[in-house]
Amino acid sequence: MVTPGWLHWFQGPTEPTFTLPEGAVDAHCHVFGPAAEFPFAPERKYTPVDASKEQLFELRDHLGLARNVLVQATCHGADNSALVDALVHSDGRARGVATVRADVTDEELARLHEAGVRGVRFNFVKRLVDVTPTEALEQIAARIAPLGWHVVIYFEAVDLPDLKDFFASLPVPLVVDHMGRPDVTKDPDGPEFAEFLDFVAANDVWVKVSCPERLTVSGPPALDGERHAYADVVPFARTVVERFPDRVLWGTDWPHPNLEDHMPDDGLLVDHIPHIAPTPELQQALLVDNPMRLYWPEGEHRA
Ligand SMILES: O=C(O)c1cc(C(=O)O)oc(=O)c1
Repeated sequence: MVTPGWLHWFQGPTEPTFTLPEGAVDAHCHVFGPAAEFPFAPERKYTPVDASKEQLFELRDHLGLARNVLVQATCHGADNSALVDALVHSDGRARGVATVRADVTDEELARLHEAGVRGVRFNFVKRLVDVTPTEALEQIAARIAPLGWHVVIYFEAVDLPDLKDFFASLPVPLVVDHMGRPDVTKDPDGPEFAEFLDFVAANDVWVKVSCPERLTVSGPPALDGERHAYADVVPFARTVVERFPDRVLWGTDWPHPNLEDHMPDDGLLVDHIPHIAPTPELQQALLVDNPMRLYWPEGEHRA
């Protein structure tokens, strides 16, 4: 049974008025199931509505995006079958971030690489996963480093002080999900966000300036044609984009798991981009050059 109160993603998203640069990448999105083919993991914390690869690729084309980076969702645990299925049916237009356990075999890592996986995700958000001992995560990081992969980290801003030394010790580049989930009721020039910016500056860290719909407190939501949505998140995202133009990524986060307030119109999420990346140069870096460097370093040719 789907988790009670689960919001279905937005039906019939508008066509963006912002024209994405050619080759734009949605660097954070998910597939869920379909459960009949790819059952959800027993240890999951929620049961979503199915969100298939076909539906994801349709959204990609509708919004004017060229590529996707699929991130393993916690509802699938460490079973990457749905993710791999989407990657191998993407005609080379999707890459992935998997979840693996410390006992993953070299053969399995090679199979994931062949399918298009280029990173693993470590999740520290307590409502989504049970804690994984750092020892196991260190082992995983050591195993994936020779493959040239990175680690995607998802955590809440309040937990960064406890986690940052561990993060800095990992032998691979790091990619932070959803801007490290700042509390946007705080001052973007205040000490908490400064600590995050210092962490990024001091390490090999990339940042996804994604999920304004998740981080916002005062809105307004990206619905009903609103093209100035999530104004409270903008100063945070814009600071990161302008300070680290070569290390930022953007993604839809479709199909937006666990939102409780509203489902954004994904077309309007695209229209949000110029507020956080105001110049064509920043947009080209955020949407094309950076994700291509990280996920398609060999260039555009298809596998
Ligand atoms: O904040 C969330 O609920 C969330 C969950 C997941 C996941 O369950 O994998 O992924 C995300 O990017 C965000």
